Amino acid sequence: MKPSGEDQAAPAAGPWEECFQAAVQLALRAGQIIRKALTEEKRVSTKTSAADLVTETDHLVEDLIISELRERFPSHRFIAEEAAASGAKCVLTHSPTWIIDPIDGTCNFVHRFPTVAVSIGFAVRQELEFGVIYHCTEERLYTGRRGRGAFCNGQRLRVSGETDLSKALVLTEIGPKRDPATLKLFLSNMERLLHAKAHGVRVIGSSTLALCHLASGAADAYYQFGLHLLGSGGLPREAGGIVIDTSGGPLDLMACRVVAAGTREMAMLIAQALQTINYGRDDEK
Ligand SMILES: O=P([O-])([O-])O[C@@H]1[C@H](O)[C@H](O)[C@@H](O)[C@H](O)[C@H]1O
Ligand SMILES: [Mg+2]
Ligand SMILES: [Mg+2]
Repeated sequence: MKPSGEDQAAPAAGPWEECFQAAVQLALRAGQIIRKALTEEKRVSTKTSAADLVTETDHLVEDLIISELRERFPSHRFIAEEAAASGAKCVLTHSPTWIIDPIDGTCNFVHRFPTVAVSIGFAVRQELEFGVIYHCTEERLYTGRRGRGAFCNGQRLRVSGETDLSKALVLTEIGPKRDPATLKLFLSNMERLLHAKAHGVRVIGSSTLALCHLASGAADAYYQFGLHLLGSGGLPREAGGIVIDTSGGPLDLMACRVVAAGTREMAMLIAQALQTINYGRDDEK
């Protein structure tokens, strides 16, 4: 089924309906641009490490999304990945705030590996109100709205009910840091889960799409240190799951770390197994 705004199972319009519809239309437009650019030559630059990449398409898509949204919603605030990388402050206030990752999976995009997404999140009073994620190559539109469920191309999503780590498929992402101490901790975290007999630990190259797979029940848990702008973080919760901080406490959108799972038991087992990798906070950079 082709995605469109109309495909979403339509709950009664809420206060942020216009914003949600704008996000859907922009994610679809951005997705078309990214899909076309995927197979073309790219100008690639690095950011915080040799593996932290950005292309002209990241900038183009981010500028498009922000300029359109700013015109329609002039009083809203914006936190966007490439603006932040260029020094813009990431401050999440109580005001309506758009959280934009123009291409999540830029490294995949550079290599033409077709796991790339646009992520547009919207927070009010520091709570995620909705997330709109578009898997650009598979043309899957994922949406999660606070209290109204999560959907993929109009089909309701449900997380897995697994509570046993020895039966779990776990997703993680490497994060941008590649110094020896960080890599050692990353690998040792993975090793701990494998020693606990998890069925598998997968790295797909897009934190946003990892959250979508989790929300779909295609994986039982996801964790990561070093991710920014968790605009899609509400999706697993809307699919019946749980999203927490790696300490086991409540999710902190600016803390650059997360554990998400279909069940609280699974999330706590993962959180307890992990050693912290320190990436600082997005709002302190
Ligand atoms: O840079 P980007 O492609 O938007 O996002 C990155 C991807 O989600 C990657 O999988 C994850 O390991 C990094 O932590 C993210 O920064
Ligand atoms: Mg990105
Ligand atoms: Mg990203």
